[in-house]
Amino acid sequence: MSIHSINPATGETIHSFPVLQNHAIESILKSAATAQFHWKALDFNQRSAYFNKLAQILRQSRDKYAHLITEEMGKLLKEARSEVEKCALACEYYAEHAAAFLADEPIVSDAGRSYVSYQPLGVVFCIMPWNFPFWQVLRAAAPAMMAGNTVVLKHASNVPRCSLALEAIFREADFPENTFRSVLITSAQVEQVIASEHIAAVTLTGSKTAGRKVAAVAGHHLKKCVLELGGSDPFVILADADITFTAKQAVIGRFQNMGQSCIAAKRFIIVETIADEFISSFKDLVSQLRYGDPKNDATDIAPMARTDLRADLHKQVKRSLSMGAKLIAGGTFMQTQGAYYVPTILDQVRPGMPAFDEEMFGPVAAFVRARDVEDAVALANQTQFGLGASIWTQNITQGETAANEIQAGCTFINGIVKSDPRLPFGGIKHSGFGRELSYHGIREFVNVKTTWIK
Ligand SMILES: O=CCCCC(=O)O
Repeated sequence: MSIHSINPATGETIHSFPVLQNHAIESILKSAATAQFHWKALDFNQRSAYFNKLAQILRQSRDKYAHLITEEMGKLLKEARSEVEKCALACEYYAEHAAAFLADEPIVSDAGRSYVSYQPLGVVFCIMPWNFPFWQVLRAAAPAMMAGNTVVLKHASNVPRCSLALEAIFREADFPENTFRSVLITSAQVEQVIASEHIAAVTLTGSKTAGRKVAAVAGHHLKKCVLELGGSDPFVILADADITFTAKQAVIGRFQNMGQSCIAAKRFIIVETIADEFISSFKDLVSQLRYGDPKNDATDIAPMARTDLRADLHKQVKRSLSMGAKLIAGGTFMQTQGAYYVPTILDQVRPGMPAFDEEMFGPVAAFVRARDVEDAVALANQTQFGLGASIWTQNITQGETAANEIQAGCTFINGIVKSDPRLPFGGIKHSGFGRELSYHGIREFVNVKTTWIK
């Protein structure tokens, strides 16, 4: 069996890689476990030096990695460059703060002295998606490794070259051998890895379906897991929102990364009184987006990552239309080679339609009309997901009250939802559990250990 790297802008197969045999996987896991034994013995300063070097390499070779990302999953080169820079920032952030985040904490109890310390768990198995093929990996690996764990990566099958490049960057930064390993394996081989005695814990960013399977296997083997799954983030536009500013942000929130992000704005819930004016501004802005070669900095519309994903998205659009949604723009494949989809706007979307109930992982904006702020919040919460949400209003008090009512891992007021190494990231409901980033993220894969001394 092979894993293929296919350029979504052209359909060309760039490279094929053999899938690892089961015995080869086991030997890599064993090496990662042996490496962890030495890695955990280093102090924070030593581990920080490695991550600062990694950040330096990422910055120095930013364009090389950005090209690789664009060739393999199609995103705009300018977005790929920012992704690589953000990875460098996350590495530096944990290099600087890990020691403080994991310092021993004295606790007053009936002991003469008692305290909590944070010890690494072992090898963390990271199952990562293709949509931010560098960022997702490093935001999981940097905290886990700064805490003293080692990492084995199973990347998405459409980004094998990114996966191997990441392993090579760790080597180039002179990390001790086997502290970060990438395995080119199929989803069917994931169970074997989770079950291995060499794996201590699992972190997955992926679909709800993958989350269920991984959690079941991890649960069976009694291993800690963190799940960062899908989302159908509401972008709630209240009657007093600044229409010009908000419409621009809405276009970015929906179409960046070609809408292929768990935290992309997906359901635009808008108070009826301003809906027509807002949708018309939004449509104008969307009509100005130019499609083309993702490597060209003048391009706004890149291909989606795979043609099968585009076909799935199109089915969701067609089903929503057949249930009464109104097509304002798009709704078709682009008549060109590559996995391009015309930026699409749907109005009159309601609960019960795929565009409301399901995650729309692509360039489709679904407008949902609400009577007032209470109705808007109720609609925002009428979803299986709970990852992010944004609220747009000139009345911050009203915005904060609404934000408090929204069931999500984060709410942004007058800003699009984004991740930041300093802030915890993760969801509730079917968006998963556990947190990445910030000091919450680094404490996911540690043994919170109590010491009690008479
Ligand atoms: O699919 C999840 C995307 C997360 C993107 C980010 O962290 O900015």
